[in-house]
Amino acid sequence: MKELWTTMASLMGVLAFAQTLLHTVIPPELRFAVLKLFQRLFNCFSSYCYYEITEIDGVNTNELYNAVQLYLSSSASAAGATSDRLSLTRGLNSSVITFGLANNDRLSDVFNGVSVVWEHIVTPRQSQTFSWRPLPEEKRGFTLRINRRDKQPGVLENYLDFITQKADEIKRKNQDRLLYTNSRGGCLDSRGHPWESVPFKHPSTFETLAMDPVKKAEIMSDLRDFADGQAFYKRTGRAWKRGYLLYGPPGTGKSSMIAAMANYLGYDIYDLELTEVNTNSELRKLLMKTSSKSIIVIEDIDCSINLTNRNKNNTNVSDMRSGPSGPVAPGDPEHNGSNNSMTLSGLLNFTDGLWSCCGSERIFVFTTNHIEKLDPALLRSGRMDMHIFMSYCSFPSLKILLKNYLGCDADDIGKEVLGDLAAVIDEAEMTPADVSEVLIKNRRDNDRAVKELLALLKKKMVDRRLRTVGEMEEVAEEEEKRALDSPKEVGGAATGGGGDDVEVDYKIGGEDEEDNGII
Ligand SMILES: Nc1ncnc2c1ncn2[C@@H]1O[C@H](COP(=O)(O)OP(=O)(O)OP(=O)(O)O)[C@@H](O)[C@H]1O
Repeated sequence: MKELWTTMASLMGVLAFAQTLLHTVIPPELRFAVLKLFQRLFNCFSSYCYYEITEIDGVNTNELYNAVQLYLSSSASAAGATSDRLSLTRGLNSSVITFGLANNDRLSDVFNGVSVVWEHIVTPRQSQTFSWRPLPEEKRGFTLRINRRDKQPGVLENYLDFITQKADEIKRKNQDRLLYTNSRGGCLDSRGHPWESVPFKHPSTFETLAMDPVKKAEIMSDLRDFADGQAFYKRTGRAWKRGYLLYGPPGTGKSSMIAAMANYLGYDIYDLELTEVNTNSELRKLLMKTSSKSIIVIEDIDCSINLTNRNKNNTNVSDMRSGPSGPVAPGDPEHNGSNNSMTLSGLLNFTDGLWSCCGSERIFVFTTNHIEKLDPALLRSGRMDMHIFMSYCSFPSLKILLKNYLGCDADDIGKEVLGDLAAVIDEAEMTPADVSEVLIKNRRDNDRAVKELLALLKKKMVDRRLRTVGEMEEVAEEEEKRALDSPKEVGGAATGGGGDDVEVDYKIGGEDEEDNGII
Protein backbone atom coordinates (compact mmCIF):
# COMPACT_ATOMS: atom_id res chain seq x y z
CA MET A 1 0.00 0.00 0.00
CA LYS A 2 2.82 2.34 0.98
CA GLU A 3 4.55 1.59 -2.35
CA LEU A 4 1.41 2.44 -4.26
CA TRP A 5 1.18 5.86 -2.60
CA THR A 6 4.89 6.51 -3.31
CA THR A 7 4.41 5.65 -7.01
CA MET A 8 1.29 7.86 -7.20
CA ALA A 9 3.15 10.81 -5.63
CA SER A 10 6.08 10.42 -8.06
CA LEU A 11 3.66 10.23 -11.00
CA MET A 12 1.94 13.41 -9.88
CA GLY A 13 5.31 15.11 -9.55
CA VAL A 14 6.27 14.08 -13.08
CA LEU A 15 2.92 15.30 -14.43
CA ALA A 16 3.28 18.66 -12.68
CA PHE A 17 6.79 19.00 -14.04
CA ALA A 18 5.61 18.09 -17.57
CA GLN A 19 2.77 20.64 -17.35
CA THR A 20 5.12 23.41 -16.25
CA LEU A 21 7.53 22.47 -19.02
CA LEU A 22 4.68 22.47 -21.55
CA HIS A 23 3.49 25.89 -20.39
CA THR A 24 7.02 27.29 -20.61
CA VAL A 25 8.00 25.77 -23.94
CA ILE A 26 4.74 25.93 -25.88
CA PRO A 27 3.32 29.46 -26.27
CA PRO A 28 -0.29 30.02 -25.09
CA GLU A 29 -1.51 30.74 -28.67
CA LEU A 30 -0.31 27.32 -29.83
CA ARG A 31 -1.87 25.62 -26.82
CA PHE A 32 -5.16 27.37 -27.53
CA ALA A 33 -5.05 26.34 -31.20
CA VAL A 34 -4.40 22.69 -30.26
CA LEU A 35 -7.25 22.79 -27.77
CA LYS A 36 -9.57 24.21 -30.44
CA LEU A 37 -8.50 21.49 -32.85
CA PHE A 38 -9.33 18.82 -30.31
CA GLN A 39 -12.66 20.47 -29.64
CA ARG A 40 -13.50 20.53 -33.36
CA LEU A 41 -12.54 16.89 -33.71
CA PHE A 42 -14.72 16.03 -30.73
CA ASN A 43 -17.64 18.03 -32.15
CA CYS A 44 -17.38 16.22 -35.49
CA PHE A 45 -17.96 12.89 -33.83
CA SER A 46 -20.39 14.15 -31.20
CA SER A 47 -24.12 13.71 -31.76
CA TYR A 48 -24.82 17.06 -30.00
CA CYS A 49 -24.62 20.72 -30.92
CA TYR A 50 -23.49 23.21 -28.29
CA TYR A 51 -24.38 26.90 -28.00
CA GLU A 52 -22.71 29.24 -25.58
CA ILE A 53 -24.43 32.24 -24.06
CA THR A 54 -21.93 34.28 -22.08
CA GLU A 55 -22.86 36.83 -19.43
CA ILE A 56 -20.77 39.58 -20.99
CA ASP A 57 -20.69 40.03 -24.71
CA GLY A 58 -17.48 41.98 -25.33
CA VAL A 59 -18.00 44.70 -22.74
CA ASN A 60 -21.80 44.76 -22.82
CA THR A 61 -24.16 42.70 -20.72
CA ASN A 62 -25.74 39.95 -22.76
CA GLU A 63 -29.51 40.27 -22.30
CA LEU A 64 -29.99 36.70 -23.45
CA TYR A 65 -27.89 35.44 -20.54
CA ASN A 66 -30.17 37.23 -18.06
CA ALA A 67 -33.25 35.92 -19.85
CA VAL A 68 -31.99 32.32 -19.75
CA GLN A 69 -31.08 32.70 -16.10
CA LEU A 70 -34.59 33.91 -15.23
CA TYR A 71 -36.27 31.30 -17.39
CA LEU A 72 -34.26 28.50 -15.84
CA SER A 73 -35.01 29.87 -12.38
CA SER A 74 -38.65 28.78 -12.77
CA SER A 75 -37.58 25.26 -13.76
CA ALA A 76 -34.92 25.26 -11.06
CA SER A 77 -37.43 26.12 -8.36
CA ALA A 78 -39.55 23.19 -9.53
CA ALA A 79 -36.49 20.97 -9.41
CA GLY A 80 -35.53 22.44 -6.04
CA ALA A 81 -36.96 19.53 -4.13
CA THR A 82 -34.65 17.08 -5.90
CA SER A 83 -31.59 19.22 -6.48
CA ASP A 84 -28.85 19.36 -3.84
CA ARG A 85 -27.63 22.83 -4.67
CA LEU A 86 -29.36 25.89 -6.10
CA SER A 87 -28.30 29.53 -6.06
CA LEU A 88 -30.78 32.03 -4.60
CA THR A 89 -31.06 35.70 -5.61
CA ARG A 90 -33.29 38.65 -4.95
CA GLY A 91 -33.35 41.51 -7.45
CA LEU A 92 -33.67 45.24 -6.95
CA ASN A 93 -37.28 46.36 -6.20
CA SER A 94 -38.28 42.77 -5.73
CA SER A 95 -39.56 40.90 -2.72
CA VAL A 96 -39.36 37.55 -4.46
CA ILE A 97 -36.46 35.11 -4.16
CA THR A 98 -35.47 33.45 -7.42
CA PHE A 99 -33.77 30.09 -7.74
CA GLY A 100 -30.91 29.55 -10.15
CA LEU A 101 -28.47 26.93 -11.28
CA ALA A 102 -25.40 26.77 -9.09
CA ASN A 103 -21.97 26.77 -10.72
CA ASN A 104 -21.45 24.03 -13.29
CA ASP A 105 -24.85 22.46 -12.63
CA ARG A 106 -27.12 21.10 -15.34
CA LEU A 107 -30.82 21.23 -16.02
CA SER A 108 -32.89 19.48 -18.71
CA ASP A 109 -35.76 21.16 -20.51
CA VAL A 110 -38.21 20.18 -23.23
CA PHE A 111 -39.50 22.60 -25.88
CA ASN A 112 -41.97 21.46 -28.55
CA GLY A 113 -40.95 17.86 -27.95
CA VAL A 114 -37.21 18.63 -28.27
CA SER A 115 -35.09 17.76 -25.24
CA VAL A 116 -32.23 20.09 -24.38
CA VAL A 117 -29.72 20.37 -21.56
CA TRP A 118 -28.49 23.62 -20.03
CA GLU A 119 -25.23 23.85 -18.14
CA HIS A 120 -24.11 26.83 -16.10
CA ILE A 121 -20.37 27.29 -16.57
CA VAL A 122 -18.38 29.50 -14.22
CA THR A 123 -14.63 29.87 -14.73
CA PRO A 124 -12.14 32.35 -13.29
CA ARG A 125 -11.38 35.19 -15.73
CA GLN A 126 -7.82 34.74 -17.04
CA SER A 127 -6.73 38.31 -17.61
CA GLN A 128 -8.48 41.68 -17.40
CA THR A 129 -8.79 42.94 -20.95
CA PHE A 130 -8.99 46.72 -21.15
CA SER A 131 -12.52 48.02 -20.83
CA TRP A 132 -14.27 51.16 -19.65
CA ARG A 133 -15.77 49.25 -16.74
CA PRO A 134 -14.26 46.53 -14.57
CA LEU A 135 -15.33 43.04 -15.61
CA PRO A 136 -16.39 40.47 -13.02
CA GLU A 137 -13.65 38.17 -11.79
CA GLU A 138 -15.61 35.15 -12.94
CA LYS A 139 -16.63 34.34 -16.48
CA ARG A 140 -20.17 33.05 -16.44
CA GLY A 141 -22.16 31.54 -19.23
CA PHE A 142 -24.73 28.94 -20.17
CA THR A 143 -24.10 26.12 -22.57
CA LEU A 144 -27.10 24.77 -24.41
CA ARG A 145 -26.86 21.23 -25.71
CA ILE A 146 -29.22 20.07 -28.45
CA ASN A 147 -29.20 16.74 -30.21
CA ARG A 148 -28.12 17.11 -33.86
CA ARG A 149 -31.16 15.26 -35.13
CA ASP A 150 -33.43 17.86 -33.41
CA LYS A 151 -31.63 20.82 -34.95
CA GLN A 152 -34.40 21.71 -37.40
CA PRO A 153 -34.52 25.21 -38.96
CA GLY A 154 -36.18 27.70 -36.63
CA VAL A 155 -36.14 25.48 -33.55
CA LEU A 156 -33.41 27.42 -31.79
CA GLU A 157 -34.87 30.82 -32.72
CA ASN A 158 -38.34 29.83 -31.51
CA TYR A 159 -36.93 28.40 -28.30
CA LEU A 160 -34.92 31.54 -27.55
CA ASP A 161 -37.93 33.77 -28.35
CA PHE A 162 -40.01 31.66 -25.98
CA ILE A 163 -37.36 32.00 -23.28
CA THR A 164 -37.17 35.79 -23.71
CA GLN A 165 -40.95 36.11 -23.45
CA LYS A 166 -41.13 33.89 -20.36
CA ALA A 167 -38.27 35.79 -18.75
CA ASP A 168 -40.11 39.08 -19.28
CA GLU A 169 -43.17 37.60 -17.60
CA ILE A 170 -41.14 36.32 -14.65
CA LYS A 171 -39.32 39.65 -14.27
CA ARG A 172 -42.63 41.48 -14.21
CA LYS A 173 -44.12 39.02 -11.75
CA ASN A 174 -41.12 39.20 -9.42
CA GLN A 175 -40.91 42.96 -9.47
CA ASP A 176 -43.13 44.93 -7.13
CA ARG A 177 -46.01 46.69 -8.88
CA LEU A 178 -46.00 50.48 -8.90
CA LEU A 179 -48.94 52.72 -8.18
CA TYR A 180 -48.76 56.06 -9.98
CA THR A 181 -50.76 59.14 -9.17
CA ASN A 182 -51.08 62.58 -10.74
CA SER A 183 -52.29 64.18 -7.52
CA ARG A 184 -49.59 66.87 -7.68
CA GLY A 185 -51.76 68.63 -10.23
CA GLY A 186 -49.85 69.68 -13.32
CA CYS A 187 -46.49 69.82 -11.46
CA LEU A 188 -43.64 67.77 -12.89
CA ASP A 189 -41.01 65.97 -10.86
CA SER A 190 -37.26 66.59 -11.20
CA ARG A 191 -37.18 64.28 -14.26
CA GLY A 192 -40.07 66.12 -15.90
CA HIS A 193 -42.48 63.30 -15.13
CA PRO A 194 -46.12 64.16 -14.31
CA TRP A 195 -46.72 60.91 -12.39
CA GLU A 196 -45.52 60.11 -8.88
CA SER A 197 -45.12 56.47 -7.92
CA VAL A 198 -45.09 54.32 -4.81
CA PRO A 199 -44.70 50.53 -4.53
CA PHE A 200 -48.08 48.90 -4.92
CA LYS A 201 -48.58 46.19 -2.32
CA HIS A 202 -52.35 45.65 -2.34
CA PRO A 203 -52.88 42.01 -1.37
CA SER A 204 -56.20 41.57 -3.19
CA THR A 205 -56.22 38.68 -5.66
CA PHE A 206 -58.94 36.93 -7.62
CA GLU A 207 -58.74 34.17 -5.03
CA THR A 208 -59.65 36.51 -2.19
CA LEU A 209 -62.18 38.52 -4.21
CA ALA A 210 -65.71 37.65 -3.17
CA MET A 211 -67.88 37.36 -6.25
CA ASP A 212 -69.74 34.80 -8.30
CA PRO A 213 -67.13 32.19 -9.38
CA VAL A 214 -68.51 31.96 -12.93
CA LYS A 215 -68.31 35.72 -13.40
CA LYS A 216 -64.84 35.73 -11.86
CA ALA A 217 -63.61 33.01 -14.22
CA GLU A 218 -65.05 34.95 -17.16
CA ILE A 219 -63.18 38.12 -16.16
CA MET A 220 -59.92 36.24 -15.57
CA SER A 221 -60.15 34.56 -18.94
CA ASP A 222 -60.92 37.90 -20.62
CA LEU A 223 -57.85 39.44 -18.98
CA ARG A 224 -55.65 36.51 -19.96
CA ASP A 225 -56.90 36.65 -23.57
CA PHE A 226 -56.10 40.35 -23.61
CA ALA A 227 -52.59 39.94 -22.21
CA ASP A 228 -51.80 37.07 -24.61
CA GLY A 229 -53.55 38.72 -27.54
CA GLN A 230 -50.78 40.69 -29.21
CA ALA A 231 -51.08 38.68 -32.44
CA PHE A 232 -54.88 38.93 -32.40
CA TYR A 233 -54.89 42.72 -31.99
CA LYS A 234 -52.30 43.08 -34.73
CA ARG A 235 -54.19 40.81 -37.11
CA THR A 236 -57.50 42.56 -36.57
CA GLY A 237 -56.02 46.07 -36.73
CA ARG A 238 -57.28 46.99 -33.28
CA ALA A 239 -55.34 49.02 -30.74
CA TRP A 240 -54.07 46.70 -28.02
CA LYS A 241 -56.16 48.09 -25.18
CA ARG A 242 -59.29 47.12 -23.31
CA GLY A 243 -61.83 48.99 -21.22
CA TYR A 244 -63.65 47.75 -18.15
CA LEU A 245 -66.42 49.58 -16.36
CA LEU A 246 -66.93 48.48 -12.77
CA TYR A 247 -70.18 49.62 -11.27
CA GLY A 248 -72.14 48.87 -8.14
CA PRO A 249 -72.83 50.20 -4.66
CA PRO A 250 -69.95 51.39 -2.44
CA GLY A 251 -68.13 48.59 -0.66
CA THR A 252 -68.78 45.87 -3.23
CA GLY A 253 -65.13 45.51 -4.18
CA LYS A 254 -64.49 47.73 -7.19
CA SER A 255 -61.09 48.90 -5.91
CA SER A 256 -60.28 45.38 -4.74
CA MET A 257 -61.07 44.13 -8.25
CA ILE A 258 -58.61 46.63 -9.80
CA ALA A 259 -55.90 45.48 -7.40
CA ALA A 260 -56.69 41.84 -8.21
CA MET A 261 -56.44 42.63 -11.95
CA ALA A 262 -53.04 44.29 -11.47
CA ASN A 263 -51.73 41.44 -9.35
CA TYR A 264 -53.07 38.85 -11.78
CA LEU A 265 -51.46 40.39 -14.87
CA GLY A 266 -48.45 41.95 -13.13
CA TYR A 267 -49.35 45.41 -14.44
CA ASP A 268 -48.65 48.78 -12.84
CA ILE A 269 -51.57 51.03 -11.95
CA TYR A 270 -52.00 54.67 -12.98
CA ASP A 271 -54.64 56.18 -10.72
CA LEU A 272 -55.81 59.19 -12.69
CA GLU A 273 -57.28 61.95 -10.53
CA LEU A 274 -59.39 63.80 -13.08
CA THR A 275 -60.08 66.74 -10.81
CA GLU A 276 -56.34 67.50 -10.92
CA VAL A 277 -56.35 67.72 -14.70
CA ASN A 278 -57.15 71.15 -16.09
CA THR A 279 -57.05 70.77 -19.84
CA ASN A 280 -57.36 68.16 -22.55
CA SER A 281 -53.75 68.64 -23.53
CA GLU A 282 -52.68 67.99 -19.93
CA LEU A 283 -54.67 64.77 -20.06
CA ARG A 284 -52.94 63.80 -23.30
CA LYS A 285 -49.51 64.46 -21.78
CA LEU A 286 -50.37 62.25 -18.83
CA LEU A 287 -51.40 59.48 -21.20
CA MET A 288 -48.19 59.78 -23.16
CA LYS A 289 -46.20 59.28 -19.96
CA THR A 290 -47.87 55.99 -19.02
CA SER A 291 -46.03 52.78 -19.78
CA SER A 292 -47.40 49.71 -21.50
CA LYS A 293 -48.57 46.77 -19.41
CA SER A 294 -50.50 49.07 -17.16
CA ILE A 295 -54.00 49.72 -15.87
CA ILE A 296 -55.20 53.31 -16.09
CA VAL A 297 -57.89 53.85 -13.50
CA ILE A 298 -60.45 56.61 -13.12
CA GLU A 299 -62.37 55.96 -9.93
CA ASP A 300 -65.84 57.35 -9.30
CA ILE A 301 -66.01 58.80 -12.78
CA ASP A 302 -69.46 60.23 -12.14
CA CYS A 303 -67.96 62.46 -9.43
CA SER A 304 -64.91 63.51 -11.42
CA ILE A 305 -66.46 65.09 -14.47
CA ASN A 306 -69.93 66.16 -15.50
CA LEU A 307 -70.91 63.34 -17.78
CA THR A 308 -74.67 63.55 -17.80
CA ASN A 309 -75.35 66.74 -19.62
CA ARG A 310 -73.09 67.05 -22.57
CA ASN A 311 -74.42 70.45 -23.47
CA LYS A 312 -71.96 72.63 -25.25
CA ASN A 313 -71.95 75.01 -22.35
CA ASN A 314 -71.30 73.00 -19.25
CA THR A 315 -69.16 69.98 -19.80
CA ASN A 316 -65.83 70.94 -18.36
CA VAL A 317 -64.30 70.00 -15.07
CA SER A 318 -63.57 73.56 -14.03
CA ASP A 319 -67.32 74.12 -13.97
CA MET A 320 -67.70 71.13 -11.68
CA ARG A 321 -65.11 72.55 -9.32
CA SER A 322 -66.87 75.90 -9.22
CA GLY A 323 -70.08 74.15 -8.24
CA PRO A 324 -73.44 74.29 -9.95
CA SER A 325 -73.52 78.06 -9.85
CA GLY A 326 -69.95 78.41 -11.10
CA PRO A 327 -68.91 80.08 -14.33
CA VAL A 328 -70.20 78.58 -17.55
CA ALA A 329 -67.67 77.99 -20.29
CA PRO A 330 -68.32 79.88 -23.52
CA GLY A 331 -68.57 76.65 -25.52
CA ASP A 332 -67.17 73.18 -25.84
CA PRO A 333 -63.45 73.79 -26.32
CA GLU A 334 -63.17 70.63 -28.40
CA HIS A 335 -65.43 72.26 -30.92
CA ASN A 336 -64.47 75.86 -30.83
CA GLY A 337 -60.80 75.07 -31.31
CA SER A 338 -59.72 76.13 -27.82
CA ASN A 339 -58.00 73.60 -25.60
CA ASN A 340 -57.97 75.29 -22.24
CA SER A 341 -60.30 73.06 -20.24
CA MET A 342 -61.03 69.40 -19.83
CA THR A 343 -64.10 68.00 -21.50
CA LEU A 344 -65.90 64.70 -21.81
CA SER A 345 -64.92 64.60 -25.42
CA GLY A 346 -61.27 65.01 -24.35
CA LEU A 347 -61.70 62.13 -21.96
CA LEU A 348 -63.21 59.95 -24.66
CA ASN A 349 -60.32 60.73 -26.96
CA PHE A 350 -58.04 59.79 -24.09
CA THR A 351 -59.52 56.30 -23.94
CA ASP A 352 -60.50 55.83 -27.53
CA GLY A 353 -58.85 58.24 -29.94
CA LEU A 354 -55.53 58.16 -31.70
CA TRP A 355 -53.71 59.24 -28.56
CA SER A 356 -54.92 56.22 -26.64
CA CYS A 357 -52.69 54.10 -28.88
CA CYS A 358 -49.39 55.83 -27.99
CA GLY A 359 -48.24 52.69 -26.19
CA SER A 360 -49.75 49.27 -26.07
CA GLU A 361 -51.16 46.63 -23.79
CA ARG A 362 -53.07 49.02 -21.64
CA ILE A 363 -56.28 48.57 -19.74
CA PHE A 364 -58.64 51.39 -18.88
CA VAL A 365 -60.84 50.89 -15.83
CA PHE A 366 -63.59 53.30 -14.87
CA THR A 367 -65.54 52.82 -11.67
CA THR A 368 -68.84 54.33 -10.63
CA ASN A 369 -71.47 53.87 -7.98
CA HIS A 370 -74.08 55.36 -10.32
CA ILE A 371 -73.99 53.91 -13.81
CA GLU A 372 -77.26 55.67 -14.63
CA LYS A 373 -75.45 59.02 -14.34
CA LEU A 374 -72.95 58.20 -17.08
CA ASP A 375 -73.24 59.40 -20.62
CA PRO A 376 -74.16 56.61 -23.07
CA ALA A 377 -71.15 57.58 -25.19
CA LEU A 378 -68.90 56.41 -22.39
CA LEU A 379 -70.69 53.09 -22.13
CA ARG A 380 -70.58 52.35 -25.84
CA SER A 381 -68.88 49.05 -26.69
CA GLY A 382 -65.36 49.57 -27.97
CA ARG A 383 -64.87 52.15 -25.22
CA MET A 384 -65.83 50.04 -22.27
CA ASP A 385 -65.60 46.50 -23.57
CA MET A 386 -66.87 44.83 -20.43
CA HIS A 387 -69.37 46.16 -17.93
CA ILE A 388 -68.91 44.41 -14.61
CA PHE A 389 -71.59 44.73 -11.99
CA MET A 390 -70.19 44.42 -8.48
CA SER A 391 -73.18 43.21 -6.57
CA TYR A 392 -74.20 42.94 -2.93
CA CYS A 393 -72.86 39.89 -1.15
CA SER A 394 -74.32 36.70 -2.62
CA PHE A 395 -74.10 33.23 -1.13
CA PRO A 396 -71.07 32.14 -3.23
CA SER A 397 -69.34 35.42 -2.28
CA LEU A 398 -70.14 34.84 1.38
CA LYS A 399 -68.45 31.44 1.23
CA ILE A 400 -65.27 33.11 -0.07
CA LEU A 401 -65.36 35.72 2.72
CA LEU A 402 -65.86 33.02 5.35
CA LYS A 403 -62.78 31.27 3.99
CA ASN A 404 -60.78 34.52 3.86
CA TYR A 405 -61.55 35.75 7.35
CA LEU A 406 -62.44 32.67 9.40
CA GLY A 407 -60.29 30.20 7.48
CA CYS A 408 -63.14 27.71 7.30
CA ASP A 409 -65.02 26.01 4.49
CA ALA A 410 -68.79 26.34 4.30
CA ASP A 411 -69.15 22.69 5.38
CA ASP A 412 -67.35 23.43 8.68
CA ILE A 413 -70.09 25.83 9.69
CA GLY A 414 -72.90 23.36 9.90
CA LYS A 415 -75.76 22.67 7.51
CA GLU A 416 -78.46 24.42 9.50
CA VAL A 417 -76.67 27.77 9.93
CA LEU A 418 -75.49 27.62 6.35
CA GLY A 419 -79.08 27.14 5.20
CA ASP A 420 -80.17 30.14 7.32
CA LEU A 421 -77.41 32.31 5.83
CA ALA A 422 -78.33 31.21 2.30
CA ALA A 423 -81.99 32.05 2.94
CA VAL A 424 -81.39 35.66 3.95
CA ILE A 425 -78.19 36.79 2.24
CA ASP A 426 -79.69 37.96 -1.07
CA GLU A 427 -82.63 39.79 0.41
CA ALA A 428 -80.53 41.50 3.09
CA GLU A 429 -78.52 43.35 0.41
CA MET A 430 -75.37 43.65 2.50
CA THR A 431 -72.11 44.66 0.83
CA PRO A 432 -69.04 42.41 1.03
CA ALA A 433 -67.34 45.30 2.89
CA ASP A 434 -70.01 45.19 5.64
CA VAL A 435 -69.88 41.39 5.84
CA SER A 436 -66.08 41.56 6.08
CA GLU A 437 -66.34 44.01 8.99
CA VAL A 438 -68.45 41.60 11.05
CA LEU A 439 -66.13 38.69 10.28
CA ILE A 440 -62.94 40.65 11.04
CA LYS A 441 -64.36 41.82 14.35
CA ASN A 442 -65.08 38.26 15.48
CA ARG A 443 -62.33 36.40 13.67
CA ARG A 444 -61.09 34.72 16.86
CA ASP A 445 -64.45 33.09 17.47
CA ASN A 446 -65.98 31.51 14.36
CA ASP A 447 -69.31 30.60 16.00
CA ARG A 448 -69.82 34.10 17.29
CA ALA A 449 -68.86 35.61 13.93
CA VAL A 450 -71.41 33.49 12.07
CA LYS A 451 -74.16 34.12 14.65
CA GLU A 452 -73.61 37.87 14.65
CA LEU A 453 -73.56 37.93 10.87
CA LEU A 454 -76.79 35.94 10.66
CA ALA A 455 -78.52 38.27 13.14
CA LEU A 456 -77.39 41.33 11.17
CA LEU A 457 -78.49 39.82 7.87
CA LYS A 458 -81.94 39.06 9.31
CA LYS A 459 -82.26 42.59 10.66
CA LYS A 460 -81.26 44.07 7.29
CA MET A 461 -83.75 41.83 5.54
CA VAL A 462 -86.60 42.92 7.82
CA ASP A 463 -85.61 46.60 7.44
CA ARG A 464 -85.65 46.22 3.69
CA ARG A 465 -89.04 44.56 3.69
CA LEU A 466 -90.45 47.36 5.84
CA ARG A 467 -88.92 49.94 3.54
CA THR A 468 -90.46 48.20 0.53
CA VAL A 469 -93.87 48.06 2.19
CA GLY A 470 -93.58 51.78 3.06
CA GLU A 471 -92.65 52.63 -0.51
CA MET A 472 -95.51 50.55 -1.88
CA GLU A 473 -97.94 52.31 0.42
CA GLU A 474 -96.65 55.67 -0.72
CA VAL A 475 -97.09 54.70 -4.38
CA ALA A 476 -100.58 53.38 -3.70
CA GLU A 477 -101.51 56.61 -1.91
CA GLU A 478 -100.24 58.67 -4.81
CA GLU A 479 -102.11 56.57 -7.32
CA GLU A 480 -105.25 56.89 -5.28
CA LYS A 481 -104.82 60.66 -5.18
CA ARG A 482 -104.24 60.77 -8.92
CA ALA A 483 -107.29 58.60 -9.55
CA LEU A 484 -109.41 61.07 -7.59
CA ASP A 485 -108.03 63.97 -9.63
CA SER A 486 -108.02 62.04 -12.94
CA PRO A 487 -111.14 63.59 -14.62
CA LYS A 488 -109.27 66.94 -14.72
CA GLU A 489 -105.84 65.56 -15.76
CA VAL A 490 -106.65 62.94 -18.37
CA GLY A 491 -106.84 65.53 -21.14
CA GLY A 492 -103.51 67.20 -20.18
CA ALA A 493 -101.60 63.94 -19.99
CA ALA A 494 -103.00 62.69 -23.25
CA THR A 495 -102.27 65.88 -25.12
CA GLY A 496 -98.72 66.50 -24.03
CA GLY A 497 -97.35 65.69 -20.51
CA GLY A 498 -96.22 62.03 -20.72
CA GLY A 499 -95.69 61.97 -24.47
CA ASP A 500 -93.47 65.04 -24.42
CA ASP A 501 -91.33 63.59 -21.65
CA VAL A 502 -90.52 60.52 -23.66
CA GLU A 503 -89.79 62.46 -26.78
CA VAL A 504 -87.50 64.96 -25.02
CA ASP A 505 -85.49 62.20 -23.34
CA TYR A 506 -85.00 60.47 -26.64
CA LYS A 507 -84.07 63.65 -28.48
CA ILE A 508 -81.54 64.82 -25.94
CA GLY A 509 -79.62 61.56 -26.24
CA GLY A 510 -79.60 61.60 -30.05
CA GLU A 511 -78.78 65.26 -30.56
CA ASP A 512 -75.99 65.31 -28.00
CA GLU A 513 -74.18 62.41 -29.56
CA GLU A 514 -74.11 64.04 -32.98
CA ASP A 515 -73.49 67.60 -31.84
CA ASN A 516 -70.42 66.69 -29.88
CA GLY A 517 -69.14 64.48 -32.65
CA ILE A 518 -68.17 61.83 -30.13
CA ILE A 519 -69.80 58.79 -31.65
N1 LIG B 1 -65.98 41.65 -3.42
C1 LIG B 1 -65.15 41.75 -2.38
N2 LIG B 1 -64.31 40.74 -2.08
C2 LIG B 1 -63.46 40.83 -1.05
N3 LIG B 1 -63.41 41.89 -0.22
C3 LIG B 1 -64.23 42.91 -0.47
C4 LIG B 1 -65.14 42.90 -1.56
N4 LIG B 1 -65.83 44.04 -1.54
C5 LIG B 1 -65.38 44.75 -0.52
N5 LIG B 1 -64.43 44.09 0.15
C6 LIG B 1 -63.71 44.57 1.35
O1 LIG B 1 -64.23 45.85 1.65
C7 LIG B 1 -63.24 46.88 1.58
C8 LIG B 1 -63.74 48.00 0.68
O2 LIG B 1 -63.89 47.51 -0.64
P1 LIG B 1 -63.54 48.34 -1.94
O3 LIG B 1 -62.84 49.60 -1.59
O4 LIG B 1 -62.86 47.43 -2.91
O5 LIG B 1 -65.00 48.67 -2.44
P2 LIG B 1 -65.45 49.70 -3.54
O6 LIG B 1 -66.60 49.09 -4.25
O7 LIG B 1 -64.29 50.12 -4.35
O8 LIG B 1 -65.95 50.90 -2.66
P3 LIG B 1 -66.10 52.45 -3.11
O9 LIG B 1 -67.09 52.50 -4.20
O10 LIG B 1 -66.56 53.10 -1.85
O11 LIG B 1 -64.73 52.88 -3.52
C9 LIG B 1 -62.00 46.23 0.99
O12 LIG B 1 -60.88 46.58 1.74
C10 LIG B 1 -62.23 44.75 1.07
O13 LIG B 1 -61.54 44.22 2.16
